[in-house]
Amino acid sequence: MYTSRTRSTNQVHSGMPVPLKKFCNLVLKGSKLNGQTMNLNLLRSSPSSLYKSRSRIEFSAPARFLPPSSSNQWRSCRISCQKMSCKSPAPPVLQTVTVTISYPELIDKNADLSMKIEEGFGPNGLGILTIADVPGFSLLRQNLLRLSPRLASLPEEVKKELEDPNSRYNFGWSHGKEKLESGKPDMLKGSFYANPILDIPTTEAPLIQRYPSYCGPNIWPKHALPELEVAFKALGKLILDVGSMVAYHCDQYVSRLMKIKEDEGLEKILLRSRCHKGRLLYYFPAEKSNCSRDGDSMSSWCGWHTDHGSLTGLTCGMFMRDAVEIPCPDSAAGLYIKTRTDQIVKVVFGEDEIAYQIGETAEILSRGYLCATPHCVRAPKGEEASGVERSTFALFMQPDWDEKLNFPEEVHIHQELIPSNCALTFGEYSEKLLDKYYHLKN
Ligand SMILES: O=C(O)CCC(=O)C(=O)O
Ligand SMILES: [Fe+2]
Repeated sequence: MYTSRTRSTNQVHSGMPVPLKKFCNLVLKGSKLNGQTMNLNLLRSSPSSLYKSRSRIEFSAPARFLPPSSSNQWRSCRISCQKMSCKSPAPPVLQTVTVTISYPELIDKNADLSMKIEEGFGPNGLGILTIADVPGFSLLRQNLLRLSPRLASLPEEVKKELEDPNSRYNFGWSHGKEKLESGKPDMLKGSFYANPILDIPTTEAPLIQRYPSYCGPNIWPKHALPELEVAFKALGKLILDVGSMVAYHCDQYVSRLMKIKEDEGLEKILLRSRCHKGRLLYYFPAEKSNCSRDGDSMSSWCGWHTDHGSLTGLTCGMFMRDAVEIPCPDSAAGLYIKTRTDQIVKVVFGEDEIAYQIGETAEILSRGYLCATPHCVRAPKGEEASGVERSTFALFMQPDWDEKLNFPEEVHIHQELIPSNCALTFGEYSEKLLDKYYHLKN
């Protein structure tokens, strides 16, 4: 499917025009469905115009949930200025330590983690939080990420066998199918998509035809790289299990601020979904480094976007040269997010932590109490960056194609597509985005 992101983007999906508008001084917002980027017109010209609910929430939330003083303190003590190495004029960038919850705290259903969920995902939050000390995670991350350069260097004819144009490359191998903002194919990274939970989400032919990007079967390199399937499923399942517990605490936080009907919380929606999609990413080595890459230099490896699903689990990227792990030679390279106060922040988290970000669907369903996170990836620069590659894994946790999404009276994401107070399934909602932005309906 398309894992969505509303992208600002220096990328668009194959063949699509790229409406570029400035998001404040830098960010164009894009949308990504199942990890594939799609260009949308959704832009935050000002935080209050599009995201009306954010300011409304700030005023309507009970005092104990108003973070400003604590959040501001939190920000000022944890965010420090970082000098960027690029010579071209770059916006000020902050480096921060993300909000972290330890695994024992997370699995305690009686623990009150509302403040941390709010600091991470709320209207004044950073947009990301991490879970530390997850048993077994570090090894599963290493096992999978180390396979990424091996997959990317398989012979072209083998990778071709792993492609699935019918799903718009949302299963199996995808390289050069999305476009950069210049209109050129995005050759900077290759992706491998699969549903880590269900190899065959359904056998109903009409459904497979209607939602090929969700309902199709997985495509594994059974002969060329048999370890991939095992490693991908193991990591994907773990990130889903931990993410479900994050979703439980998100529900606890949101339910203090608005009524959530039985069975309509994020946790239950995600637990019954057949639509989760994992994406193993391989960023090809940066070329001799300069600042003249496609798009702005901040998003030189992956354009600005918000993910389209509900909750995205992310591993810390692994940098390698010739498939051997190395420390990244450019500390400015990696994941960036744009905060609610329009600051661009370099996200730093440990190899042994799982990061979670909010996607658009969670923002819509929680009426903005959970806020989607604009993010991008910056390539390393400088002489030493030559030959440096990056691998990472994202799990897009999304509602089932059949899941009814009750949209609020006032929709602030994709509002041009969503009639107010309507009830669409996630599959229908995704289709609307595809129809509008890809013009591919036949
Ligand atoms: O490479 C990363 O760290 C993030 C990738 C990402 O944002 C995505 O696939 O949607
Ligand atoms: Fe993303």
